[in-house]
Amino acid sequence: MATVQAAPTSLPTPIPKQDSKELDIMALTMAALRLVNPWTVEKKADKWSDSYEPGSPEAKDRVITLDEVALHDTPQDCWVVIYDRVYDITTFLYEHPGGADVMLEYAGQDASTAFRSSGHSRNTGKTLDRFLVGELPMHERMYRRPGGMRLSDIPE
Ligand code: HEM
Repeated sequence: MATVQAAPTSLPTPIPKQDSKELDIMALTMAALRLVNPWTVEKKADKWSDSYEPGSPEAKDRVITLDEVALHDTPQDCWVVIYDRVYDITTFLYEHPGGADVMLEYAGQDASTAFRSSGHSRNTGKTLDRFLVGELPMHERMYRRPGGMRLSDIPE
């Protein structure tokens, strides 16, 4: 004999249908938010500045923080700071007459004192020019700022 099942007492509430006008407004709002999203803006700026060729005139005007330098600390991507200037020495590592290891020790860090105390000639600074990618912001500089440390203050 067939049994008659009682109808459920509460039916699931149907999802309200959004009219297309409401959807349009939502899409427009999302597009506008994407435009002003600070993350998107920063990413674009990074990509743009990373495309600078080391040693190019544009690279010379770029301001780079110590935090950003610290991100480039591997043999495949090696930046160092020397006298407040930032150098990408990745391509020079294995050409360095003093060896790659001594430079890698300072990857992502300030190498001014190591550079100074290893008896580099004055011309070495010129050789470094082609690896220049920027310089530190004024508040992070040690040497090239008003009242900063003079090279003659650094012990040999
Ligand atoms: C990260 C820091 C350093 C950088 C960026 C650096 C960069 C340079 C550059 C650009 C040259 C000149 C190459 C040329 O003009 O042909 C050079 C040469 C040389 N470097 Fe370094 N160097 C660093 C650290 C050191 C250290 C720590 C030592 C030794 C312990 C060292 C030993 C030498 C020697 C022996 C030469 C050849 C002589 C000379 O050109 O002055 N370097 N280095």
